[in-house]
Amino acid sequence: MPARRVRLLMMNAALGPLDYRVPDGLDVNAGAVVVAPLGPRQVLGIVWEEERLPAERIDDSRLRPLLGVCDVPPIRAELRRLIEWCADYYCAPMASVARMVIASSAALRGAATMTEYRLTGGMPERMTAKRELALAALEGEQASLRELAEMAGVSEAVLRGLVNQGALEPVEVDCDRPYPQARADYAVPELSPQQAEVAARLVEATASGGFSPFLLDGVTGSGKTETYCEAIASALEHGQQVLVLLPEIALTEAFLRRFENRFGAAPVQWHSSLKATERRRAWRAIAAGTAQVVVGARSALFLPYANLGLIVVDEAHEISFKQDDGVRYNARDVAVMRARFERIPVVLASATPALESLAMADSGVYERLVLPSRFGGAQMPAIQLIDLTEEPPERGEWIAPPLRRALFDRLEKGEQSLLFLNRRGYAPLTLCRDCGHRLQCPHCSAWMVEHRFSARLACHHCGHEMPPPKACPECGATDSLVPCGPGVERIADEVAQILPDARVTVATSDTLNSPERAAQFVAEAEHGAIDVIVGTQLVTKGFHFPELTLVGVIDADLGLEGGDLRAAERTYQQIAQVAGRAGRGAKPGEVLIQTRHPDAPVIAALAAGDRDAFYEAETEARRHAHAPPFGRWAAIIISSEDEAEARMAANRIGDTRPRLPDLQIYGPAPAPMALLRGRYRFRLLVNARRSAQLQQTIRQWIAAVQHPPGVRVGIDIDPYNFV
Ligand SMILES: Nc1ncnc2c1ncn2[C@@H]1O[C@H](COP(=O)(O)OP(=O)(O)OP(=O)(O)O)[C@@H](O)[C@H]1O
Ligand SMILES: [Zn+2]
Repeated sequence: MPARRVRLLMMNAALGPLDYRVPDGLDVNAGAVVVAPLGPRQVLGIVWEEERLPAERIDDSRLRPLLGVCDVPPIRAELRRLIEWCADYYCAPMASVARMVIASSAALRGAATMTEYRLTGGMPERMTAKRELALAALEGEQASLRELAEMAGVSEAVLRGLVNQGALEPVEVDCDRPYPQARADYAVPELSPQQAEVAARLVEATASGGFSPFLLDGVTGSGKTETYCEAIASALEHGQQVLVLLPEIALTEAFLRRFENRFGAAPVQWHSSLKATERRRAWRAIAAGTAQVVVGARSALFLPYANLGLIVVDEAHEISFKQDDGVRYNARDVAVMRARFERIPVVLASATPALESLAMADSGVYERLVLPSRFGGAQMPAIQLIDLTEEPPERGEWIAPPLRRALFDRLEKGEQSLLFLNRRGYAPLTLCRDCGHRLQCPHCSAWMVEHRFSARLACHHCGHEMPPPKACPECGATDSLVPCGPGVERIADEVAQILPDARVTVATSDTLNSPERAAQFVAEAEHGAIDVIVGTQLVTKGFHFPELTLVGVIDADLGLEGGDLRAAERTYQQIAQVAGRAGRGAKPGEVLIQTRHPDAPVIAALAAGDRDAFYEAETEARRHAHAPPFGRWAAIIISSEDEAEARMAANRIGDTRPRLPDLQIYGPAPAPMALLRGRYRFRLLVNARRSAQLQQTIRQWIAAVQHPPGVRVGIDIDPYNFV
């Protein structure tokens, strides 16, 4: 009898598919996650359909037996097809995609318990300052000793002392304890007629199943969340799982609370700052089908849902759905593909949809659902431009007189303001007044950004940090280094000078760097404990602060500089979104936009509130340039720590470029970010007509060129980032 054999997709991108023998008594089917021997090591693989994963055939007699099957449900065929599609479309190894599916190695180890600790209420015999600190900090907490030590800011030894003294006690917890159940009918809102109509359509699609992509196109504050929650309720009633993708963790926090108010229990979270135990628990509940609703960042898209019934991508236009390293995928697009393989509805919700999404709606591929006005009679805010060439701020300041007056006025009325500048830190550049030297990152073609709160200079590209130098590193002059240009911290300083009594908060990824801090910020902003928020793009979307009535855009022209091919669209989206934070409650909102180019088409469209005009003009520009959605782009990025080696590799690729009528290839040229994390970079840009076999051509072309081991070649399909 021939041996029973299986083909595995190995979880290591360096390995091709491998065949193994299935030992007697072991039950394995396609999708099973298994452990296999490889030399002296044990490696993980997923059992795959042989015909879909070609490999050289090895004789039965040479097959090694599998070592075991992991105690998790098999990866379903729908997800296996998605893995194949992603690898093919994004020119990435299947293993790299599969690793995003098996995103918790702890989850594979089967059922388990762990020991956590909590306070007993008892006091230690001997009290020390550290012990006192721990007792105060750990009230109501339960976690591992390591986590508790971190929370309390003491060493684990201090806590072990407290265990010995009976003040802390161990508790055995089931690692897979179930999540609280959400209830579809917990607090059903009364929808407006327009919301009800849209909700009914989504509910119908969810209940009947089948692939149906929707573009939920609703103005800011129209209640898109409230509306798609009805479809979530329908999925819950049918015992199906739901995935809600959000672009930022900071938004997740606000969403969690809203969700809990609506459904009586928080959804399951998935994002990069989960602890390993939380990851494991979430992963297993998702695979078992007991996690009802999962809210997460883009990586939640690849998890092995047992019974997915609906996907929602909120703020679907956001570019943070695009991953720029590893597998360079766009979660918005993969979400649509996943819905297609799972045969379920997918909702892309946005007040400023991407041009690509609008085009899909216009051509009828996506069904468009429109919420044209704000909920509860709230009006869209009035938008006005401040022409900085006519009403400039004082020298060394950035807030022009009309915006100053508006800030004064709000503070007097006890209302909230938001100033938007998409630049973290205090100043983007530090310059020597004597010799003109600019402080630059040693590893990147980028300036060091001053962060005054933390008294550091930081590179925003590689994370390199240093204390601000006392003297110019070039000419040695002291007191000659001056900050140039503003970041949010500098704007916050200026506000503090104009309004010394105002409570000012800087909201960026530096200050809202954990779910806890984000939650605290949202609570303070919602309860009027902040007068002026100074923030980056992080606070432009999703938030609902009822007292916020003034939005000031410090520099509307900032995003238009540089050669980004989507600059106009992004500027439009960012400013329309931040404007959308104003006047969402009972009081009307006002938006003041500072610009030097009031006549630029984007700025004029924003001022006129004429979205259609902007999209039409932008669509024509894209058509002309064969840009998406009329043509496609791909970027090829070649890098090495050795500049000459990188240049040579780039030239070799350039020299062997395919010559095809429907493909234009530009470059190679040094990347705008010519040095990044110590690697020299060159780029090629491919512009393809829709008819071209883009991925296949690029794969064959790149695979045919050999390079020294220090060279890396990255392929970015549908790139968003052009640095
Ligand atoms: N039917 C409703 N009943 C009660 N409150 C509602 C209803 N619809 C919307 N709201 C409230 O109106 C506010 C705006 O709604 P929501 O945040 O869902 O809008 P949105 O369209 O998602 O906005 P944005 O695109 O700006 O994030 C929220 O506070 C929400 O709770
Ligand atoms: Zn750097």
